[in-house]
Amino acid sequence: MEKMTNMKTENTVWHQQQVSKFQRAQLKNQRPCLLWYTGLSGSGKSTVANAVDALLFERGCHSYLLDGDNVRHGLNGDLTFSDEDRIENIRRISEVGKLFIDAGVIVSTAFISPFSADRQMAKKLLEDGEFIEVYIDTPIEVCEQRDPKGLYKKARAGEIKDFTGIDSTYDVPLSPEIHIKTEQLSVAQCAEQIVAYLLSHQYIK
Ligand SMILES: Nc1ncnc2c1ncn2[C@@H]1O[C@H](COP(=O)(O)OS(=O)(=O)O)[C@@H](OP(=O)(O)O)[C@H]1O
Ligand SMILES: Nc1ncnc2c1ncn2[C@@H]1O[C@H](COP(=O)(O)OP(=O)(O)O)[C@@H](O)[C@H]1O
Repeated sequence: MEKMTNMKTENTVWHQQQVSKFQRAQLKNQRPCLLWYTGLSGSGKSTVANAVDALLFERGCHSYLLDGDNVRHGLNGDLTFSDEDRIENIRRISEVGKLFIDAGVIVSTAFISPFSADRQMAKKLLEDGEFIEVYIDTPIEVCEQRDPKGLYKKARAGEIKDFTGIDSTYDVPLSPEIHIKTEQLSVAQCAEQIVAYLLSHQYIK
């Protein structure tokens, strides 16, 4: 894969842009970062990420949310839920996230991102402090009870194969920057915990 990428890029040259990431961030009065939400289907990634995005918008921050389901309808519409395609899904999202950071934006990604190696790869693409792993920690029993899209029911009935937590792996984050236990908190409390982190670490003012 790496060899192929090198072959494809060997005749291209990286252009240094005149306006720097730092200048773009300064204009927006914020420190760009990537809030990387990870968790099981139904854990609350989209719900919490949306609530945080709304709070940031209200505060006048420039933020954007890349949501799993939506991105899989467009950019990643060619990918399945095999391990190989999930890895490619996360690789593309990581690269898109990096572009948003270069534009000075606080970007959020809400993908299951089940493999810790891929989350590490996303972190390595960025500079120190730019990657913030947000573990949306909800036990599978609770996700299954919520089942907002009826997918667990289908997976248990064998209608969906390779479903995360059932017959496909989820690597629990071992040292996330932010750990949210949705069972014990309201959506608003979860969102406030994340905004508080951004404030205390001076990503926003
Ligand atoms: N087999 C299988 N396993 C898990 N999820 C499935 C599957 N098939 C479809 N879906 C729906 O796709 C959403 C997950 O897509 P992601 O791009 O976040 O997945 S991954 O990061 O590539 O693992 C996921 O959305 P969320 O519920 O928001 O997590 C599901 O709605
Ligand atoms: N504290 C909470 N945080 C997030 N979601 C919650 C919480 N409590 C209940 N929920 C519900 O759980 C479901 C989570 O669904 P969703 O956000 O689509 O999860 P995911 O994006 O991880 O698949 C929603 O129906 C939401 O209303």
